[in-house]
Amino acid sequence: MARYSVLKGFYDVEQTIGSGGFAKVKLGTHCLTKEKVAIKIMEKSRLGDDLPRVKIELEALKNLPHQNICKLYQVIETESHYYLILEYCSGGELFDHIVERNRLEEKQARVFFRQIVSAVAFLHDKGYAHRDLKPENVLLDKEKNLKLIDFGLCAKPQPGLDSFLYTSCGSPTYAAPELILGQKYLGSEVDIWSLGILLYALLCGVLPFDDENIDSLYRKILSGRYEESSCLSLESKRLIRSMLQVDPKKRITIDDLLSHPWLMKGFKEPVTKLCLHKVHEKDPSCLSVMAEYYRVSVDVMWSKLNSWTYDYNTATYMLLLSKKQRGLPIKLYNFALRDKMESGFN
Ligand SMILES: Cn1cc(Br)cc1C(=O)Nc1[nH]nc2c1CN(C(=O)N[C@H](CN1CCCC1)c1ccccc1)C21CC1
Repeated sequence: MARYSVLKGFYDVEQTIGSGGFAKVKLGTHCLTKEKVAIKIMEKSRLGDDLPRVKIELEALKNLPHQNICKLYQVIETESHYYLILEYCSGGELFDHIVERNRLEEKQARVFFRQIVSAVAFLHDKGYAHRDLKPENVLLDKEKNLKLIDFGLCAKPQPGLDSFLYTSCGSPTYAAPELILGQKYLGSEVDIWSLGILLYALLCGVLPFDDENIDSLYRKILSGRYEESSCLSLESKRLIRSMLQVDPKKRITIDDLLSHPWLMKGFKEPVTKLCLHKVHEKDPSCLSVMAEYYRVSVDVMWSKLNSWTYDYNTATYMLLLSKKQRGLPIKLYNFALRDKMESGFN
């Protein structure tokens, strides 16, 4: 079987842009719109008992449309692989962005931190916790907007966010004390700790708790003592301290963060936790371009799209919407595909 034959004709698969344990991410081009996408490929056999994590990530991404969360366009499942077609962020990892500059000025750090807080507040509002927040899981798009990725560890505990979780997960460097101690913990509180680590990394360019030796790393985290580097203003020190509280009950809440003075500095409005675009909106111009391409009526096209099955049509429509929002022409290429789709379309 040719490599990724299930994508043939729909996506051109290009270079690998990331490889993790059980998955790899390749750059791709959506044939009809010529838009760049990121294709996350997971081999089922190598997933083992991590298979449920894919389902968790899928459901989370479908339910969490937000301007600072990496968009899911399409899901393709074969008997051997999962293919997630995701938003391509051409600005790379926030981690590399910080390393390149050593550290960020407070003003720039605030712009980024507000976006991460917006995404996390939105997650928590929907009853999710990310549980693996770290600079490597925050990407930049072309316009330098931040996008949260890697929801494989996120939890949607029943019945709501206030029930306790137990599984210890994520990277120890960013892990909250209660997670390390294996105590029951609240996903929301663990995310706040990680946000503290993230803000410290943005402002100082280093991590507050770090050590090659895992035991001394744990001791440092459990002590809650870290170096308050000279580059931190008094307000920054206070804000970070309020997130890096060893006792989760003393930690600032995500809602308090939204309007915290440090986050408000230079801004009129608190951080929003809302999704700023209408989800699955009916856009007449994108709809008619697709209807015309497939030679069906707008109503038939909309009925096909409105079930939001994250198939190729969902991807085409969402990518057309994205082009429109960026002021690009909404047109479709590649008439060859029509016949292939037509046979399967009616
Ligand atoms: C690094 N980089 C540089 C440029 Br320029 C673009 C990128 C880039 O990765 N862009 C990008 N756009 N969209 C995505 C990516 C990467 N990416 C990812 O999902 N990347 C993650 C990165 N994780 C961070 C810690 C462990 C792995 C990943 C997960 C599993 C396997 C490989 C990679 C998505 C699909 C969501």
